[in-house]
Amino acid sequence: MTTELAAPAAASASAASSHPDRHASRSTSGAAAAQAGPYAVRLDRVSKAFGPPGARQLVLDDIRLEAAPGEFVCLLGASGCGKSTMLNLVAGLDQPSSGKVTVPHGRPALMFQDHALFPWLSAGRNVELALKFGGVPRNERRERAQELLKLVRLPDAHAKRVHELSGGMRQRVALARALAQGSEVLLMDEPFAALDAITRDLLHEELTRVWTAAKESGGRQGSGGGPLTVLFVTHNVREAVRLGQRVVLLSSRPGRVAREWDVELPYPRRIEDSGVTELAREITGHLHEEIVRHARH
Ligand SMILES: Nc1ncnc2c1ncn2[C@@H]1O[C@H](COP(=O)(O)OP(=O)(O)OP(=O)(O)O)[C@@H](O)[C@H]1O
Repeated sequence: MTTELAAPAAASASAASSHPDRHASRSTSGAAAAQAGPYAVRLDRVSKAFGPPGARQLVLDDIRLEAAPGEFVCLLGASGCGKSTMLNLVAGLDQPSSGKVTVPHGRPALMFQDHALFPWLSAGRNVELALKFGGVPRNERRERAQELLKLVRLPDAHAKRVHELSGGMRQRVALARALAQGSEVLLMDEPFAALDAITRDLLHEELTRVWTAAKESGGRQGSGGGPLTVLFVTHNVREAVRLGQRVVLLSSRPGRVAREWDVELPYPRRIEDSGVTELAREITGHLHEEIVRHARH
């Protein structure tokens, strides 16, 4: 990934304050303010089109977005608006048609709705494999894997096979494996969408705890690097408000940054908190507008 600086990006990357009542919402269409300072991810005027010449489909158009180191950003949008395409570009799995994606501190880790664990390996071995690819010496891998499994509250799962684990436990192992990659950026594409509401709620708590712990310890547990920046894609507005310091709403056809909100609610948050409910209602209104607009096209 390039480390070069291009023209200033538009989206802001602000840290959440602890004020519970105010959420700065801003429309980001047009030329928004340039963001100074370091970033963990930057999309600068990124567009992506698919299809053969003459039948090109513009999926993402002029995306300008930055995430600050250690920031938790949630991406929301109607189905098919290009959220996964955007994550793929940040992951380096695909290239933009124009514009530039910059991730200064190396390749991000990925986590999907499907845990994608290797079923023939134990939970611990799945994590160890990621450590191996990350260059961790063989004699350190078992202990590091055990630390990471403890971090996701699965201290006794090392020898367990994937089929012995519940859906929530599998996603915890998948999170441990993603963290094992030692990346400073974690890309999450609807990682909890297939879970029941109670398990999802628990996983929200775990993810917030892991992310906060990485911030407070000055680096990611199990890796010793910088703070963990999270880009989290979801359809679920409450999930986005519960987790994110910032919620970014994408429009559809083509996907553009339509609006964003700084979520100024203190952590830890609960899904039923009145502040979460209130902001989720506001964002849902805007999401519905986007869905209606999308349906008209
Ligand atoms: N490799 C590809 N080739 C052609 N079209 C693609 C490709 N990848 C994505 N698309 C198209 O780009 C559009 C956006 O897809 P994408 O999966 O990014 O949306 P999304 O917002 O993540 O959707 P969902 O929320 O339903 O998962 C869709 O119309 C999809 O068909």
